[in-house]
Amino acid sequence: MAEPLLRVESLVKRFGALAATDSASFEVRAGELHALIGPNGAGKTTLIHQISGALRPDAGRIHFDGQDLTALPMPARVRAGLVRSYQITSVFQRFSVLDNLRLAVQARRPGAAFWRAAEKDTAARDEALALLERVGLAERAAQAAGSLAHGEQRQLEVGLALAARPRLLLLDEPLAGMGPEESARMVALLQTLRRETTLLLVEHDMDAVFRLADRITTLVAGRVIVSDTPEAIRAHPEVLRAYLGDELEALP
Ligand SMILES: Nc1ncnc2c1ncn2[C@@H]1O[C@H](COP(=O)(O)OP(=O)(O)OP(=O)(O)O)[C@@H](O)[C@H]1O
Repeated sequence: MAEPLLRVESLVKRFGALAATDSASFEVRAGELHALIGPNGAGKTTLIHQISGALRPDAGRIHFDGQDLTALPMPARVRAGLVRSYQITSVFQRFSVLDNLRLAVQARRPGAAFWRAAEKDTAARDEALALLERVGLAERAAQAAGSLAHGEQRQLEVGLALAARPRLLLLDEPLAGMGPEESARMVALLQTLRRETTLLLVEHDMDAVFRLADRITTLVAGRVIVSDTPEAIRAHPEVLRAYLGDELEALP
């Protein structure tokens, strides 16, 4: 089989006596939508932080596209194509939606355009307009980012991440706090994105996870129990016992 796009190998992260990541290993294949699930406190966010470069593991390795990224800082990982979509903090609230995206496009190519008046950077503007369309915010272009509804802010965050041209996009709970309509819009956006880029998703909404994911990795107490297809995960005795028993009963 081809080398996976991301290979996490025996990763360990301790907080005092707690092993938040306990020798975790899993792989994300190129082109798949891979979901990371597990109960509260299982270590999903800690694992995503180590993959994005926000946290340094105590042991283990992270390989991306055949390259060992374990010691590389976040900007170098972003340049390699490993990009995390951030929550609200990365959005400039007072800037328009279009300007947020244009700045993100310009930030991808430092030196090339920052010296130029932003209004004259038509290539960045055109790319930002295309991103607006992709994330479904074309009608919000001129609006201040801070005035967007919660779900639209999350769409904008995905747009900001896409500006970096990811080969693997990490999404931490993209559906968190959304109502049914906002959720449906984000799920539709993820369905579009999966055709263009590989996705690694942490998500508590099991209905969405089981509809979207090609493969699922289940984490319990920092340990990977299994990585497999949704069908196999549904039937896995240890996963059912540790986490999914009640959640899956409710699914269609
Ligand atoms: N900076 C930290 N210092 C100490 N303990 C931490 C730190 N970050 C996380 N933890 C602990 O590590 C464990 C894993 O936390 P983490 O947030 O990664 O879990 P999670 O699976 O993302 O949880 P949730 O689904 O609730 O978001 C938890 O017990 C948490 O309390």
